[in-house]
Amino acid sequence: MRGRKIGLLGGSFNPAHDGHRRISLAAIRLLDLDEIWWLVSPQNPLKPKEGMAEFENRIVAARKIARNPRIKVSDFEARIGEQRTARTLAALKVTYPQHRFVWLMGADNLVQLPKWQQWERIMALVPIAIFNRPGYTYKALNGKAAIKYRKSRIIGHASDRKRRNLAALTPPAWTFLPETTIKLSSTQIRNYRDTEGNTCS
Ligand SMILES: Nc1ncnc2c1ncn2[C@@H]1O[C@H](COP(=O)(O)OP(=O)(O)OP(=O)(O)O)[C@@H](O)[C@H]1O
Ligand SMILES: O=C(O)c1ccc[n+]([C@@H]2O[C@H](COP(=O)([O-])O)[C@@H](O)[C@H]2O)c1
Repeated sequence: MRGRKIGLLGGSFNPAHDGHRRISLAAIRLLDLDEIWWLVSPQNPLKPKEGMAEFENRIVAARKIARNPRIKVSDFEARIGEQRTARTLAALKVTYPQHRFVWLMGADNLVQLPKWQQWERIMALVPIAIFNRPGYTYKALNGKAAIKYRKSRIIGHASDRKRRNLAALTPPAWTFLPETTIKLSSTQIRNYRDTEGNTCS
């Protein structure tokens, strides 16, 4: 199989929303990626189980939102029985040695990253792109992860070849993408459904 450049958007997708779709399309454009895989997490170890919709329902809803042949919704973590990103990434690299992966996440998760299991191993496994997210920009760019890895940050505009070619760089390498500012979140949708009296699944 031909090697491709793939952006990995890991998430709870509880539920998926148009923000996920918009950042995915932005990543394809800005980082010259071939595909985005939405890695639906069986259960984020740092989030409460209560209020987490059934895995299968989150997958089905994510497929409806993705609506693009270059965005693939994946149950890889459920299939290998994994919830920890470091181990998922290691498994993906072994399973698909022909592909180049970039880990994608919002600025809120860069703030949280030092709480993840083996977070420095994650930095060493794949290049990472961080999406701007309203309310988190300052905290993310001045947080523990950003400071510790400041020398590995690729700073550049959309036209910058090094940033565009992030997938080909040897990690640790990360960049911040200020191009999107999207207020949508799953929390908002869950809150709206609750006030409307609908169920969350
Ligand atoms: N509007 C957004 N802008 C930038 N990144 C986003 C946005 N929405 C989600 N993401 C990122 O997409 C990934 C998956 O997000 P997730 O499924 O947790 O959705 P969420 O909206 O952050 O959910 P919740 O509100 O329940 O925390 C995370 O890395 C998250 O930071
Ligand atoms: O590996 C960890 O310890 C870890 C801790 C918290 C979150 N993650 C991953 O971070 C991704 C984003 O999660 P979420 O819930 O913010 O969408 C998702 O793939 C989770 O599995 C991973």
